[in-house]
Amino acid sequence: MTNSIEVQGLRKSYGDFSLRDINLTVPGGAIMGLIGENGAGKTTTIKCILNLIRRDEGTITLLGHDNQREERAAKLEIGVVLDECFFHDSLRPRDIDLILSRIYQGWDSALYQRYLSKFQLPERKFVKEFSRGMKMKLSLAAALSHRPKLLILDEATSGLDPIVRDEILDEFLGFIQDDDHAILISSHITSDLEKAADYITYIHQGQVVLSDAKDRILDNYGRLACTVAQLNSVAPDDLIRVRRSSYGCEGLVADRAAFRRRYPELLVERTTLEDIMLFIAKGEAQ
Ligand SMILES: Nc1ncnc2c1ncn2[C@@H]1O[C@H](COP(=O)(O)OP(=O)(O)OP(=O)(O)O)[C@@H](O)[C@H]1O
Repeated sequence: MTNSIEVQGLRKSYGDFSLRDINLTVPGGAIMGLIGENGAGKTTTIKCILNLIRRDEGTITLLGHDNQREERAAKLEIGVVLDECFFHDSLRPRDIDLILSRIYQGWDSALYQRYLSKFQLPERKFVKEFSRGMKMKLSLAAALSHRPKLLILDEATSGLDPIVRDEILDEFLGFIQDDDHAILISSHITSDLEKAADYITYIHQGQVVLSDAKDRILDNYGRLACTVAQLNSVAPDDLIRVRRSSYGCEGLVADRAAFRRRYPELLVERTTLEDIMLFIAKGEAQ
């Protein structure tokens, strides 16, 4: 089966910042979560994928279409939600229905109405009167109603309350039940991605530092909590990063089971995506 997104050797330079050798594959039926600190390059990657900015190097295929040469064909099958609402303040959900039905051949007005009522969005209220959560739900309703095969979302759930985020995550899980469908979503809310994503790609300072199945990451990585003396007894190659504080030391371990076999006296626990990010961004080599 064709992968939904294939990014190979992507490079983009902005003077003082460069995205280097980004490789990323999103298979059908999967959610890929893109994580990284502020300014790491997530939006730049997404903009290159959507061909909103010119890349310097690399190839990008969306649903089997080259994203530059076959941009129109690719975009007809993609729903996009960015962190800002795309619709003008003076529009109402019913106006958006009319406008988008003229743009998208596959626009499904009945499906759009179902999303409006599911998300409790008033049809006759103007976008300017919507809260942030309502705008996000409206963007998502519109993105889903032309029946795309691929959803690309950049920080689409930031600033939303946990109830709304949970509803939206449920919608995503429903969407990818079809093996032809896939989602790429960037988010700072790593706990949401721990719930919903199948794969995680972590971009740090313009480079991919980790890209794997979420379960493999969470099943294998571990956090060592120990004293300075215990830390000194561990071979440097067995810890990816360490953090030292007045309370003790911590280390990030890539293979928890192997580490436990090698150091049975040390305590290694499961870790979280947030912790892995903190170790990689703020930790140091042993
Ligand atoms: N148009 C531009 N011109 C110059 N530099 C830019 C431009 N757009 C982005 N950058 C730079 O590229 C880098 C990556 O920005 P990007 O928006 O991709 O990060 P991000 O990971 O999405 O961050 P955030 O989580 O804060 O949204 C930053 O250093 C930013 O200043």
